[in-house]
Amino acid sequence: MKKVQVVVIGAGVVGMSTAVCIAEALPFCTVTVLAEKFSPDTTSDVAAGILLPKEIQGVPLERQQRWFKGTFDHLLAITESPQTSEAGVFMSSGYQIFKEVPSITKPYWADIVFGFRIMTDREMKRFPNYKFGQAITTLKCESLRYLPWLEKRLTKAGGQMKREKVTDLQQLAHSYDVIVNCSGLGSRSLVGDEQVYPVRGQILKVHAPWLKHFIRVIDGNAYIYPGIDYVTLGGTQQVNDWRLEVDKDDSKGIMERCSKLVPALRTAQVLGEKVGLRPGRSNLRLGREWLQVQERQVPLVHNYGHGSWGISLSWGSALEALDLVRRSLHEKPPRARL
Ligand SMILES: Cc1cc2nc3c(=O)[nH]c(=O)nc-3n(C[C@H](O)[C@H](O)[C@H](O)COP(=O)(O)OP(=O)(O)OC[C@H]3O[C@@H](n4cnc5c(N)ncnc54)[C@H](O)[C@@H]3O)c2cc1C
Ligand SMILES: O=C([O-])CC(=O)C(=O)O
Repeated sequence: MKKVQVVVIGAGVVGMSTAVCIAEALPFCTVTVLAEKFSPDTTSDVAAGILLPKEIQGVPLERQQRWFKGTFDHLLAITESPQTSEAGVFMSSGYQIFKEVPSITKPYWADIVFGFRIMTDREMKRFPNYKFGQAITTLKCESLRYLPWLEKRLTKAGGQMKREKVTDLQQLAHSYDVIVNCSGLGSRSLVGDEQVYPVRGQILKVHAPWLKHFIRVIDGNAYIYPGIDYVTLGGTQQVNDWRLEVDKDDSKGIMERCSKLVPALRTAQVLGEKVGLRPGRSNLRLGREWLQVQERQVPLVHNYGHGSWGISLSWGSALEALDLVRRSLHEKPPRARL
């Protein structure tokens, strides 16, 4: 029997997760990933990879919880397998601290991560400039390992990858039965979505193997995330800034802010500086439309605009995209129903 041809555009964490979900769940499909850039050159490769999202306005909390829990459970299972080191996924504990007490002191994911609690007064004494804090054990997923691991998993499930910049979806629809758009910031030009904008983020990678706990300052543009090979210090959130070059003043500012939290970082060796453009959008786009291609209507599933939370929501949003693909194969397109 002829296989259903599915194309996924994008090889960041969202595209690769979506491709693997489809290839593994729907063996009667052949999945092809088309992308201009693959790991280690995507935005996802720059991410610290902590699972600690903020609430997205305008999206029901149950839906966000599903995305986060889907991702958390999938990655947690990896930490319990021998693959954990190769996949770059591990548990990570630390603090999230606030200058002012937030209006919501228990985030929507509090019961999904492990050991969520409000920090004690004694713990807060370590951070005299902050009024409130949360202690959390969550997961960290390092794309520089995780993406190549997903690529292998996709190949094992019969999928394939090709380097190609897509400019014309109509053209693509001649060769594929289903199109899945996971092109992140690229959706601005690919599907003309002007709601997508870059949020530039710069980080430093430093050698500080003695550091084991993360610290994230809410609304202070500072975070310290210990990882497998280095500690990530961040960050910046520069809206509508397309510069991919490292900005030395940004690096200085990051080091300044992080070493106020952990003074010993001041002498840590800097191993690298990286910049990524987050796919900003007021809420992420996860839905389906039908593309009219001559006499045919081809399902076009969108999964992009994850902003600062692409790793945190990757697998859960991929599962919802899979569901849309599956349903598209059974449902008749709207015009055909007439
Ligand atoms: C400094 C920094 C730190 C971050 N830290 C975290 C964190 O700790 N936790 C977290 O959850 N998130 C974090 N993020 C956010 C996270 O990186 C993004 O949300 C995530 O990478 C988005 O993934 P994506 O797959 O949608 O996009 P990308 O990784 O940008 O991938 C997009 C893909 O689409 C391809 N593409 C685009 N247009 C086309 C086209 N026309 N044709 C073919 N291919 C195309 C690209 O080549 C690429 O393969 C961070 C981001 C930054 C910048
Ligand atoms: O905010 C954080 O802790 C890390 C992150 O997601 C980002 O920089 O986008």
